[in-house]
Amino acid sequence: MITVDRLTKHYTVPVKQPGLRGTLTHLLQRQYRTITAVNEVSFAIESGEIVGFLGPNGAGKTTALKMLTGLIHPSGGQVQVAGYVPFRREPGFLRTITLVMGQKQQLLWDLPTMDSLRINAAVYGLSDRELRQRVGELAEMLALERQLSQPVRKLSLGERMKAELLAALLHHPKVLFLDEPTLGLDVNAQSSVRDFLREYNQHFKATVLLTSHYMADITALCRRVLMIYKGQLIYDGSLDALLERFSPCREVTVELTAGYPASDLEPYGDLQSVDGHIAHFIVPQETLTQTISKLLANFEIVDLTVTDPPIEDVIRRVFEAGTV
Ligand SMILES: Nc1ncnc2c1ncn2[C@@H]1O[C@H](COP(=O)(O)OP(=O)(O)OP(=O)(O)O)[C@@H](O)[C@H]1O
Repeated sequence: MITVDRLTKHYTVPVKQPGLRGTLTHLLQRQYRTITAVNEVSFAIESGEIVGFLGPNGAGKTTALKMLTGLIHPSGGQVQVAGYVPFRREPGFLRTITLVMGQKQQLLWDLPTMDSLRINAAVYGLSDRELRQRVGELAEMLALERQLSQPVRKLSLGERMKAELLAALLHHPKVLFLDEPTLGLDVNAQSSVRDFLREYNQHFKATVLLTSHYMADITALCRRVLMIYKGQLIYDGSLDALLERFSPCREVTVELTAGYPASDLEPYGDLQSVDGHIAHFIVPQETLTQTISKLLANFEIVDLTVTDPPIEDVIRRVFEAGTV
């Protein structure tokens, strides 16, 4: 559904030295520098996949999404979406895709959502019957029926994002490009947007490329992730494999029947804390089974849990390394 081959985007930006002298020099003799925002990125996405697009701020995600949706022209490489070349912006292409940006809105602020939906229906040539049927279906999936007659400015942030999604999906696009669709939402609203996206993907067999700084969005929706760093694709594969590779340790928490001095527990792993009968260890993945067996053999244990380090920590570690 999406094929990207050595996609590249250079931006040329003027360089100006500070101060009056810099301004005068800049007026007389402009200097420019080139920023390579996306550098020879290649990947392919199958129909119906939901793929997470990860990268630190400024990595090139939005630039890549803009090229995939035809908003900007690539400086090099090829891109095809559903058989279309995006920058030609053909009507068939525009009917196939949608782009949702969490920080931008398309709904008209003072009008009821329903009025903006009527405008979108006219743009996409939907009949009244299609409009009613699609709005009914999507509003039910989003639990947004009551809010459609309210002016957009009166909606909560979560309701507004849902209304934005409804407007963006009214033409039943097959390919969704979502740039931070849960930005600024509270955890409940984030989770209902995620549930909706999952349902839409299953119901319409849609292909989704999603950027989000909230790892909960990525873990809930994406089995596969692309990771971009300084414009280059540094990972394309399963999220689980990435986490496995970058989280070689587990946190082990044991509840013992009695309190023990730290010196008795230290030989079993990197002892983080002892709080009454509860001890926390960090244990390397490769010695996990061995450590657990030894703890069970040498102590009377009420409870034992093994947890992964928080996913945000793992992803931060990958970004810091800049390579996978
Ligand atoms: N129109 C532009 N002109 C010049 N430079 C730009 C332009 N748009 C983006 N850039 C630069 O290109 C690089 C990539 O930016 P981009 O917005 O694609 O990153 P991003 O991964 O989406 O970041 P974020 O997570 O912060 O949204 C950055 O260095 C940015 O400053």
